[in-house]
Amino acid sequence: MNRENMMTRARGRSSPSTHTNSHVGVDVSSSDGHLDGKGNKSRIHEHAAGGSSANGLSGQFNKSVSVGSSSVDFGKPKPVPVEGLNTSKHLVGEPTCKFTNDRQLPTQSNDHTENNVNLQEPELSQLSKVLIEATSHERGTNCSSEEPFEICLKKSGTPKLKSSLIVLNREKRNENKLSMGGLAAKILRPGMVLLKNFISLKDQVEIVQTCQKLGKGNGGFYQPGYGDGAKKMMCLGKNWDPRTCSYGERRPVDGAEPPPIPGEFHKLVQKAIQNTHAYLLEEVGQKNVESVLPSMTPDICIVNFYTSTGRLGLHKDKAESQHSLNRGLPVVSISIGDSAEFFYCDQRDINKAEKVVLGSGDVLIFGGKSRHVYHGVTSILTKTAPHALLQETGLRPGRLNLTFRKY
Ligand SMILES: O=C(O)CCC(=O)C(=O)O
Ligand SMILES: [Fe+2]
Repeated sequence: MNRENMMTRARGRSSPSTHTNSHVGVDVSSSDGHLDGKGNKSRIHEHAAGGSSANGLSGQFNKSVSVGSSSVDFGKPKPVPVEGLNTSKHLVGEPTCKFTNDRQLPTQSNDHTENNVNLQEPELSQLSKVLIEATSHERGTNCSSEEPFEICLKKSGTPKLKSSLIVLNREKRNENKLSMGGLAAKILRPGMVLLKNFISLKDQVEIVQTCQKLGKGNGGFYQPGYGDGAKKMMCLGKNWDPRTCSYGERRPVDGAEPPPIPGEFHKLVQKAIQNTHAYLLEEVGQKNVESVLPSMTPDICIVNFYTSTGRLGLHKDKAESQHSLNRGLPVVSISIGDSAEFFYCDQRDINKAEKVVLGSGDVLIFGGKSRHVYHGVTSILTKTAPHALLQETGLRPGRLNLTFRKY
């Protein structure tokens, strides 16, 4: 295939059939926290469309490319120097969320009725006000008085040998695939690239184990103050406060300092960006890879664990520094466990959004022209996690997502 063809294919958008014709459903029974126009919090229930398909990527992968193994050596978390962080501006000067309502999700109903209500901001603000009453008793709830949340269920004494062999075999197959050019990358839109199956099973196991360990320690997983427990969160490097939509050195809920980002996570992020650059340069023929997708050394990682009912409303990630946002430094997102239906769009309108299914081991990178894209998770596809991962780690049903950014 000549380069021109490859570029055309790589840039090709999904077919019209991948656009969602979804409905909006909102009720008071769930899950994500939001701020209304006055900085008050509410929650919006987000239903997944019953008709959505779980077919994986909405289009074909355009090009496979050999980029080397993504295997890294996991060891103790290492502190990483933080450059240029100025959180005082956020902590003191900006007490309310800058992207008010950004995480409120106009999304889909799980029935097929035609009450298609495309909620826009005024309606959402009204709704938020109503919902504040319903949720105010939950605000500020955290896990400080509870048992730490563990993403792995206790193992029931399953013989280790069997699952280890499966992991090793899969690992070997992965390595073979990679050396044969089996890594699939797809440009979803300019500056947004999906690396399918990028994280080897061995590394997925180690990421889960690292998150399990960090998650039950100081600064570990907690229930972010709202909702029904469908999503747990912890931060690494810096704290992200969902109530103020800003970063800080400690989390207000219990004063805990987030653990540093482990060195092995850094290596994976670096490798993902390098491989994306190699793909853009060598396979797509884009010479100016740094301007399409700038390099990024993260100082923040937000780790979300979604249970089977977990959702994340359409929002933009825009609490990072102006410098970071203006330069289009990418967000690097790693998915592990059950797959998720992930939507992205230019306007906060689910009807105009495109969908991609993010599976275990996938890495999604969005920076450059896509840094300000709206995105969200409408549903978790249950029982889709790799069997060997579950056997090896005891990961709960659900999805682990790590998003890396540079403040
Ligand atoms: O779970 C995901 O895939 C997206 C997470 C996300 O958008 C965020 O943490 O800001
Ligand atoms: Fe996000």
